[in-house]
Amino acid sequence: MKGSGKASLKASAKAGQKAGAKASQKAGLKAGGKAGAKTRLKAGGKAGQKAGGKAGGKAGGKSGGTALLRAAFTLAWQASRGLLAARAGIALIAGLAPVVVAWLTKLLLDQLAGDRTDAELLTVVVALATAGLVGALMPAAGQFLDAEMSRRTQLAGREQLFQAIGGFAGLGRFEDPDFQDRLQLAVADGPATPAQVTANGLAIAQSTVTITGFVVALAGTAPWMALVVAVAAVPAVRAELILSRARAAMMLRLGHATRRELFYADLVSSVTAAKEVRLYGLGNLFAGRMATELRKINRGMRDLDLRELRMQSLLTGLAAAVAGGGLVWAALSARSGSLSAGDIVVLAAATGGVQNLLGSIIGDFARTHQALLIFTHFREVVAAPADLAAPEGLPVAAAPPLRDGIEFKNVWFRYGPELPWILRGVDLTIRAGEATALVGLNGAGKSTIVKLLCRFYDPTRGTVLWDGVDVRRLDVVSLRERVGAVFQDFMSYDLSAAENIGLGDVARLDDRPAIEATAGRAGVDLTVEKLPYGYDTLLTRYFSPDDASGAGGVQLSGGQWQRLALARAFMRADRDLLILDEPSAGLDADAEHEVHTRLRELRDGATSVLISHRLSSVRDADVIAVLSGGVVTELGDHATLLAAGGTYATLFTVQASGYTLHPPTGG
Ligand SMILES: Nc1ncnc2c1ncn2[C@@H]1O[C@H](COP(=O)(O)OP(=O)(O)OP(=O)(O)O)[C@@H](O)[C@H]1O
Repeated sequence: MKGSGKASLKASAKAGQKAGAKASQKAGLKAGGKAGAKTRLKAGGKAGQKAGGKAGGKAGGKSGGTALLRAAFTLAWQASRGLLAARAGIALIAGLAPVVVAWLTKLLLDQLAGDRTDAELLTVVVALATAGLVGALMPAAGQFLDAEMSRRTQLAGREQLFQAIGGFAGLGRFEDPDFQDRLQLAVADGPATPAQVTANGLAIAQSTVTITGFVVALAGTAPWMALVVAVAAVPAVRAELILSRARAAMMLRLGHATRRELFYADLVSSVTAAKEVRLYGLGNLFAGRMATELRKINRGMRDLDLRELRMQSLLTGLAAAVAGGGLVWAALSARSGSLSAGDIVVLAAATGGVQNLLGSIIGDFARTHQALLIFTHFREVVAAPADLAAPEGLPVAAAPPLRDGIEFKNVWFRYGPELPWILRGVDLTIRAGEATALVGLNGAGKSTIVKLLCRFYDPTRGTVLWDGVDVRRLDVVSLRERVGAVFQDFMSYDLSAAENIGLGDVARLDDRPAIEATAGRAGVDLTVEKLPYGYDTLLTRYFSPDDASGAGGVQLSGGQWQRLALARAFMRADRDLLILDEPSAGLDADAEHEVHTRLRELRDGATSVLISHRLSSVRDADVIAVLSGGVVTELGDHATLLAAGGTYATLFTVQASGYTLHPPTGG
């Protein structure tokens, strides 16, 4: 299928005919729609700090740190066992090489000073050249293995992470700014961290091997020098650990600003926002806000860099004093004849080498620590508990076919403890085999009821019963298998037309006859057939097709996208519950009429929930429920509600009279 592989990998999506922003993972831009923009812009700076503090503390803890280290190594080991073993061998050889070179150099100098045979000299020279060659080859080989290990570990890490994210059954976590900060860090840098930790760990091991070799060599020549070098390292290690902790905490604190910066950058450059940004002249405003966030980030990083510079200067001074002192002593000793030329070579190599290696060990420690802090987020996302758990660990069963109906029993709901109640005790039965319509003003909570039906959230209080069984006791995947839906903020996938329809039933993604039949039912078949490549036409200008045809994708109109979304839902027309949340909002009058006629046929005998502000399209529903103030205020069929003369009757009359009156607004 043309372009499908590439596009599906990108999993890019944009909102339906609404001006929803492109679903950019980075910037936190979500499929447009009602709550999307609000949720993302709401996020406050506090959250980032909280997340930063929490994570910083955790990775800093000893037992937590060990567990994290183990987890990172385990992931790297599982992803690339053979490579890791080979890399450890290289680290050992590369660690020993400088010591062997220094020792052979000393031997050569001492032999030159003495009277050795040419053969003896040649042996040492060959050994020295070989050690030098091996030592020179190891870094390149190590680098190659590190890169390959990193690729494999990142792949394994990404698979683990995205499997975990895909396993979050509800929407709540995606709307929690704290969790978003964590998630963005985990997605951006998390999968790379196990390989970084492992590579740094091996680098530390390699340096330790070299230092041990040099300290042994130093201990033979100048034991007190070995001691001074070791003691001089203590403040350096301590300082670097403090710095790395500060660096990681700063990254977390700035995580929120970084997300906002990317958000504005994406708004300015995204094709979806391009129309409004240009028409309203928002480019400079958003670019300015982006720059403000970037300045904030830069200030934080600059402070940290300055602090680092001060500490590094002090430490370098200390290291130079130790190395310089050692050499002065060595020169004086050589003059007095207590050290040979070879001894001085070993001493110079050892003091310089140990100081350098301590520097790199400290750097590797700092990088490991920083990588572990990011890895904390990766782990917390991967190990996050199930978000829609059954009450008190009660057993969960597969959702059975719907026989009687779905009942909302005194359902209260709000999107967060700090947010207002949306539903305040909804009692409603959606009877099997009937069409139930939800009617109410903007913000009345109709889509919220739909989200509870799909179990994207659990009620804050009360229960939703599926044939008398609390939905929280039904396996959420099996429950959703029984539901087909068109959402108000439906998706338009940057994929082919066939895939845009087939995604409604992944098992039939390649079932072209079924897809074509479904397109016919949604009245979008003629539109698709007229496209340059029919059902294989890529519906985007965002990607180019994978093949060499050079054919660009096409963009559909809002109404055409909506019909395609309907077709996607119709792929599941045989399911137990069909939800249609404003299925015809973007259609012209003819199309709307046609779609509703088809929907009527489709709904006939099926269980459906229909939301529409066009009351003429819900009048033939078996039951119409009017939502107001978070409760169902009117319930009955069209004739009953009209006769009752309540809100429904008023709204219907207003619409029927061609909008000659202004209906009340609210929400
Ligand atoms: N994810 C969310 N987080 C926080 N508040 C939300 C979220 N989604 C919806 N809301 C709020 O819940 C209320 C009900 O929204 P809902 O979408 O259910 O209304 P609706 O009746 O479908 O409205 P409309 O007719 O405009 O589609 C609104 O005040 C809305 O701001």
